[in-house]
Amino acid sequence: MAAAVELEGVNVTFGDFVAVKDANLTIEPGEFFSFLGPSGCGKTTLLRTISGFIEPTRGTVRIGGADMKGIGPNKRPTALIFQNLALFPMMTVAENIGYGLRVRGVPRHERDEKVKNLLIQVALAEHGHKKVSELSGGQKQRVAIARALAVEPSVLLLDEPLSALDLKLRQHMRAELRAIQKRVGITFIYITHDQGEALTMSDRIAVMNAGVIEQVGDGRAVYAEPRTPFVAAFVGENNQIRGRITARDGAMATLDTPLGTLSGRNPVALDVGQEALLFVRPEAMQLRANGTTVGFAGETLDVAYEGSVTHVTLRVKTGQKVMASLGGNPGLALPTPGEHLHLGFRPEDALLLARPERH
Ligand SMILES: Nc1ncnc2c1ncn2[C@@H]1O[C@H](COP(=O)(O)OP(=O)(O)OP(=O)(O)O)[C@@H](O)[C@H]1O
Repeated sequence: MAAAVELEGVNVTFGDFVAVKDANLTIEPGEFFSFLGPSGCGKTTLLRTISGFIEPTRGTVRIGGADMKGIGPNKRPTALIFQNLALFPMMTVAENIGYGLRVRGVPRHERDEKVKNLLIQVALAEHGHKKVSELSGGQKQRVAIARALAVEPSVLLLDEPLSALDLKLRQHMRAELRAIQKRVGITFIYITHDQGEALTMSDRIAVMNAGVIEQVGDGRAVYAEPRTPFVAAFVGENNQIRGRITARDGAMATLDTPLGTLSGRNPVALDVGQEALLFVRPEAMQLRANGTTVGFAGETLDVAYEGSVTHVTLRVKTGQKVMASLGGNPGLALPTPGEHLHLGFRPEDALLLARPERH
């Protein structure tokens, strides 16, 4: 089967400004694929390029194997759901869902049948007669999805569709969106700046920074095996410590830092003498007494007890803050602010990456 979407050397520039740089990517049929990155990194531009609202300055977009050059948005097998949903408030739910079919001249009985099925798929079977203005935020989301699905796109593009919802509903809708996608089986391409959203819903994620796709992988790969400092810092919390590589030993390396000698995994094969960043997640930190081999000391600034986990902020001698999320060992004596504390980590839980020049 042809890939759902292929990007080959896609560049989008606005005047001198490069909004998307050399995007190369294959999205498989039936995948839930997310673009994750901070505001302004080019996510929306890329989505609009796939849907046909923007022509790439250079490169090729293929959908279902076919080159989309010169093919307008309404001729592509895609549907786009915007942040604001753009539903018709005075129409009923059923009329909203059937709108695209009516415009295309689909006969009434066929339309009604289709709308009925879609209402079931998005769990709104009892709500077809209601006005959109009578629905909750989550229900409106589902109407927008059903309306987009009505015209049978092979790819559904979603531009931060949950960002207007409150936190609780947003979390609930993550599971719902994922379930709807699995049920209908078509490719979803989702853009978000919220890493929790991307991690919980996606089969794979492309992490973007300043127009560049820095890494593509499943949630675990981008969280546990980041390949660039940007990905390590953007996806989840991470402590980062600068230094210079002093020794290599197999998959590991040792770093000379202002906080002493620290070790970590060396997946990108940094060499002795190279400037590097050591990344260690707060949850990989332990109280030094636990037999860890590397670590540092500092003054406890803040202790936030959450039951299953306690978040500790330490100020180390360089003035840098280091975060530790200590596991909920019931016997754990909690540090107190002002206390001098030793924290450590297992070198296998830390990651060394090349320090970018602008760092
Ligand atoms: N039509 C345009 N003309 C000029 N610059 C543009 C245009 N559209 C987007 N840009 C610029 O391209 C960059 C990427 O914008 P884009 O909307 O793709 O970012 P984004 O990652 O979707 O951000 P957000 O999450 O804030 O929507 C931004 O710096 C933006 O100012």
